[in-house]
Amino acid sequence: DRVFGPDTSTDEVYRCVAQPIVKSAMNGFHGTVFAYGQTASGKTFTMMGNEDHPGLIPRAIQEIFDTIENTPEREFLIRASYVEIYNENVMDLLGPKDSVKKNLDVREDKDGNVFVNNLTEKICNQPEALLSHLKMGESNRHFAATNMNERSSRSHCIFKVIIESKLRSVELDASAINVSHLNLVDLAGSEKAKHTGAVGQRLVEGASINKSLSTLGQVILQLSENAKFIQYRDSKLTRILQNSLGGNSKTAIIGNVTLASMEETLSTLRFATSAKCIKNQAVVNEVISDSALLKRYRQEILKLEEKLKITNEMMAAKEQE
Ligand SMILES: Nc1ncnc2c1ncn2[C@@H]1O[C@H](COP(=O)(O)OP(=O)(O)OP(=O)(O)O)[C@@H](O)[C@H]1O
Repeated sequence: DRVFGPDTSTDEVYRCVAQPIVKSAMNGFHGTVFAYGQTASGKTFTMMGNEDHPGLIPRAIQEIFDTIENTPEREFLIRASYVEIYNENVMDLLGPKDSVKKNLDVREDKDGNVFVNNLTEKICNQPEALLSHLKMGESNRHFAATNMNERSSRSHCIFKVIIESKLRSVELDASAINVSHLNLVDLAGSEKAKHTGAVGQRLVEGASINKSLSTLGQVILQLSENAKFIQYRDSKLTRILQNSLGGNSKTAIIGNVTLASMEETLSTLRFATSAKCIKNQAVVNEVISDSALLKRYRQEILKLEEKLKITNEMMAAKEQE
């Protein structure tokens, strides 16, 4: 919808692209922001940034907790997961460091929601906690060298924040809980293998990366043409992002381009042009069942309070004897 020049600050990109989606996610809409482009075009710089220039993800994290502070009438529960898709394997970046869970299954629940099975989710009540999980996940990521970018990331990463909230004034059983997912995605470089001089293991990685990315390209094209069949199931990336791409989600795609290759720039712009034609149908996601964690936690607290009451009564009776 718009072009950002070389002098644009990440802050401006955040305010134009990501902030409206983060704000909507705090109000119950699913949201997704992802960066697409060739290696060394600035995807990681845009999404993660560095100490001096925080990227969209750390800014979104800050916004989430600022919103919580400024919305005293609602109770929030925030949790996060972080997966890496590497050679079509889905890995859990937030599990214990010495035993990173690999090859996780992607499944669908009875309501048609796609999820990664057995994935670690961390509950966070401060921005620092969420940021430290992000950093921990980052240190588990695969980085390898190619000719185009020494610290080139060869994998797709999805940092997901799940936001649950309810009005404090309404009894838990009577009120619906908003449950929204905010996906912040850093894709692997979209360049073709011939440019990177990839051989051996690097070439295998290239093939897998390109499988996910070429499926992503196909899916975007099919959605933009209102095709009857969309091939989400052909790659892990499109399967996990199914809802974000053609469903109930507010989604922004950032196409990063560089002067390094006219051909790749053109291909990124074609991808973005198709993506612009897609119309998603986003709605507020209210849950009244027990699937919301807030509800299960509240029930747990009630049970524990009841147990504590009984124990206290028993102790008081003993003291009287
Ligand atoms: N807007 C920017 N301002 C300053 N430096 C930038 C900017 N964008 C990218 N860079 C720098 O350019 C280099 C490549 O960027 P980055 O690693 O973000 O690319 P990438 O698209 O994520 O690459 P890959 O696909 O290999 O992960 C990095 O050293 C990064 O710090």
